[in-house]
Amino acid sequence: MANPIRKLVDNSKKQLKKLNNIADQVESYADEMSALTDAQLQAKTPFFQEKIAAAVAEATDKDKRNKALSKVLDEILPEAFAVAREGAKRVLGLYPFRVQIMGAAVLHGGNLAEMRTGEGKTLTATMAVYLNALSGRGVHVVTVNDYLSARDAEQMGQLYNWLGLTVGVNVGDAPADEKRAAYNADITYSTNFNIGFDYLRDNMVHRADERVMQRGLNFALIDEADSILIDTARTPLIISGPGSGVSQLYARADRFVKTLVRDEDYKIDEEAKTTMMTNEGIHKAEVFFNLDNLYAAGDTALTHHIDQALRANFNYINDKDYVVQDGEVKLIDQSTGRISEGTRLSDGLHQAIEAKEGVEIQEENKSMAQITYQNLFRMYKKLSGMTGTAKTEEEELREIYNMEVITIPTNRPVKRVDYPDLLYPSMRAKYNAVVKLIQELHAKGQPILIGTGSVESSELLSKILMAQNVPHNVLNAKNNAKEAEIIANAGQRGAVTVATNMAGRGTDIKLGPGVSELGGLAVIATERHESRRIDNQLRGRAGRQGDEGFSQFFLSLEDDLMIRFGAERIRLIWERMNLDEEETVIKNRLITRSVESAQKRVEGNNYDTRKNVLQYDDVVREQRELMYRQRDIVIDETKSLDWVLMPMVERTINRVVDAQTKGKKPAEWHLDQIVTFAGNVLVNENDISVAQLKGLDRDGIKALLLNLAKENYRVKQGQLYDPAQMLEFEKVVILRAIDQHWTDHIDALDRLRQGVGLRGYGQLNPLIEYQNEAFDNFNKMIADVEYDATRTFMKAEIRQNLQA
Ligand SMILES: Nc1ncnc2c1ncn2[C@@H]1O[C@H](COP(=O)(O)OP(=O)(O)OP(=O)(O)O)[C@@H](O)[C@H]1O
Repeated sequence: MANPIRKLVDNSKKQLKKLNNIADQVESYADEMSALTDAQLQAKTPFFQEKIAAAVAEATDKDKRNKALSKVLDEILPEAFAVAREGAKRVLGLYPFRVQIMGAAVLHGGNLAEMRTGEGKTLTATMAVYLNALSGRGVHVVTVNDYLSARDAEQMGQLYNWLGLTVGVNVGDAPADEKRAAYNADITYSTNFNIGFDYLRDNMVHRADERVMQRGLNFALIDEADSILIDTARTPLIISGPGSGVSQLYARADRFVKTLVRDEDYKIDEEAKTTMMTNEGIHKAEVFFNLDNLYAAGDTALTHHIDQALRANFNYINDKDYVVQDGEVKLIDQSTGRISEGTRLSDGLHQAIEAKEGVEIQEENKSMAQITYQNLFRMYKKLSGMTGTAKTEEEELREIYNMEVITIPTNRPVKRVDYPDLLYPSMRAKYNAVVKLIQELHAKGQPILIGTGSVESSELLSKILMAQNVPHNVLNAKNNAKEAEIIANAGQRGAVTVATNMAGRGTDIKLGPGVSELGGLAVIATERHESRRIDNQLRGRAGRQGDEGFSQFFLSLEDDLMIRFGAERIRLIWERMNLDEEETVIKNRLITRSVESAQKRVEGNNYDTRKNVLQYDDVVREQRELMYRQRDIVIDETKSLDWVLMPMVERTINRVVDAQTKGKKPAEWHLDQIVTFAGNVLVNENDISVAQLKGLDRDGIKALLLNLAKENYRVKQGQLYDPAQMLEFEKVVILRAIDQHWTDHIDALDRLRQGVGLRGYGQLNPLIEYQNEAFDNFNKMIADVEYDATRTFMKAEIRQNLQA
C-alpha cells in the first residue's frame, strides 16, 4: 500500500527540485544582466512586451489567447526574473536571494509560497509581478491594510517605474477617477476590502464609464495570504443602504438585562459566545415587560432583542471585541488587532451593543450587494499568495482556492529560540513574571516587543510598566497614529514596545546597532491567540534574516483561551503535581502541546464556519453572476435594447395570462383581471376590453396583448425619434427594475440565512431549506423585475421636453 506521508514528502521534494531548476536558469543570466547598461536593461521591458503581443496575436479565440499567454510567460520567465532581479539591485540596493527566486516561481505558478517571517516576501513578489504585468492585463497586489498598500507601492514602485511599468494605489475612499487610474495601471496595490467593494459597486453603476475596474480580474498576488484568504473569509462583504428606522426595543431590552444577576438569571456560554436566560430570568422578563408568558406571546421581536442584549452585555467586551470611539461602537478585528472600519455586527447585535454603551443607536441597514472573499478571489484567472504561516491550512487552500502550499527553505539558518510556554495559576502571577522578565532584559538594554491579546490588556500592562518606571511605547487600535515611528524604533537598544497583534504581521523590525550582541529582539507574549498562525506571526518579529532573537509566551489558567478550552485537563495535571502556590510556574512541553490542541479545535470550528458561509454564498453566486451579466449586457449595449425589453414584456404577459386562465373552461377564466392588468401595465385603459378577449383561446389572448404592446412600443419610438434617447430610456427602465428587486432579494436572502438556522429543529437541513427558498425567491424576483420594467416602459408618458 502506498504510504501517504511518503507521497507528500516525495511531492514536495519534486517541487523543490523543479524550483531549484528554475533558480539555476535565472541565475545563469546574472552576469549577462549585470553587464548591461541601465538603458539596455530597461529596454528589456518593451522587448518582452512585443514578444508577448506577437505570441497572443497568433491565437484565434479567447481560450487560445489565454493559453498562448501563459506559454510565452513561462518561456520568458528566467530572463524576465533576471531582469527584475538586476533592476532591484540597481534601484533598491537589494539583490534577491536564490530562495526568493524560488518563491517568485511559486507565485507565478498560481500557488502559495510559504516563506518564514522576515525572509523578504516583498522583494520576492517583484519578480512574479514584473513578469505578469508585462501582458498589460493587470496585476493586483493585495495587502491587508491601506498602510501596507501605500508603503509597498511606494517602495517597490520605484523598481517597476524604472523598468517602464506603471503602478497605482487604490486607497480606501478615493474618488472614482483616481480608483480608475489605479486599476488601469500595469500593477495595482490594494486591500482585499477595497477590491471587493469596488467589484460590488461596479455592478451597481448605470453607465459603462462609471466602472472603476475596466479590465477583468486577471492575476492577484496576495500578501499575508492566510489572513486574507482564511481569517477574513469568515464574514461576507456587504454593501448596505439605509434601512427602516430604529426600534425602541433595543434600549428597553438593554435596561432589562442590566437588572439580571449572573448564574441566577442567566448563564454565559463562552465557547459559543451566547448567553441564555434561566427560568428565573424568564420570569423576571415577564414581570419587566408585563407579559403572562414571554414565549407564548408570539412576540419574537422582543425575545430576539433580549437575546441580542444578553450577548451584547455579557459576551461582547469593551476594549477587547470593540472600542467606543467618537460616539461609535467600532469592532476590532481579532486577527489583526485593528479597527475594522465600516463593519457592523448583523442581526441587531451591533445596535444592542450601542444601547449597552449608551451611544446613538444606528439604523439597521438594508443589504444591497454581497460577496464572500472566497468567491471574489476565485474569479481571478490566476491567484497566488505568500505568507509565513499557511501549512496548517493547506487543505482548505487547496479545496477552496485550488492552490498548493509550497514551503520555501530559509536563506540563512533560523537563530531565533522559541522557548516552551510558561503557565501560571493566576493572571496576577503571570503579569508579575512578565514584568520581572521585562525589567531584567531592559536593564541589559535588549529591545523587547510585548504582544497582548486585546487593547484592554495592552493598557493594563502599560499601567504596570509605568508604575515600575519602565519607559515604553503602546501600539493598539486606539493608538495607531505613530505606528510607523513606533515600529522603526522597536528594534533599538532599550526599546520596550507593548502592542496588540497589530504589530504581529507585516511589520519589519530592524535591529539597531549593538543589539545583536545583546541577543537581538525579545518577543514576549502575554497570552496565546485562538489561532497558531497568529502566534507564529508574532514570534516572527524576531529572528528575521538570520537575526538573533527569542520568543516566550506566558499563560495563566485564567486566560480566555484556557477558560474556553482545555483548562480542565491542565488543571488536573496541575493538581496532580500538587502545585497550588501563587508563584509556581509550569514549564512543560505537555502544556504547550495541550494548548496547541485547544487551538487546533478552534481552528477546526472556524474552518466549519467558513465552509458554511461559502456554501450559502455559492447559492447566491450563481444568481449574482446571472444578474451581473444581465446588467452588463444592458449597460454595454450601444444600439437598442428592444431585444431585451420585448421578451420581458412577452414573459410578463404570459405569466399573467397563465395565472388567470387556470381553469379548463374559458368560462372559469378571469378575463376581467387580464383586462385590468393590460390597462394598468401595457396600454391605455380605453384600448382594451373584456369583449375583445371573449372567444379567444389562451394563446390568442397572449398574442393579442403582445401585439398591443408592440404597437405601444412603436408609438414610443415615434415620440423619441432619436435612437440614442430611446436606448437611454430603456436602460434606465431595466436597470432600475433590476436594482430595486435584486437588492430587495439580497436583503431577504441575508435575513433568510440568519433565520434559517432556527429551522434546524424540524429535522430539516438548513442549507437545503435555504437553497430551495433562495431558488423560489429568485424566480419570483425575476418575474417582478420583468413586470416592473414592462409597466414603467409601457405606461411612461413621454413629453415634448424629453426630446429637447
Ligand atoms: N535579498 C535581500 N537582501 C537583503 N535584504 C533583504 C533581501 N530581501 C529582503 N531583505 C530585507 O529583509 C527584511 C524583511 O523583509 P520583509 O519585511 O519583506 O519580510 P517578510 O517576509 O514580508 O516578513 P513578514 O512575514 O514578517 O511580513 C527587510 O528589511 C528587507 O529589506
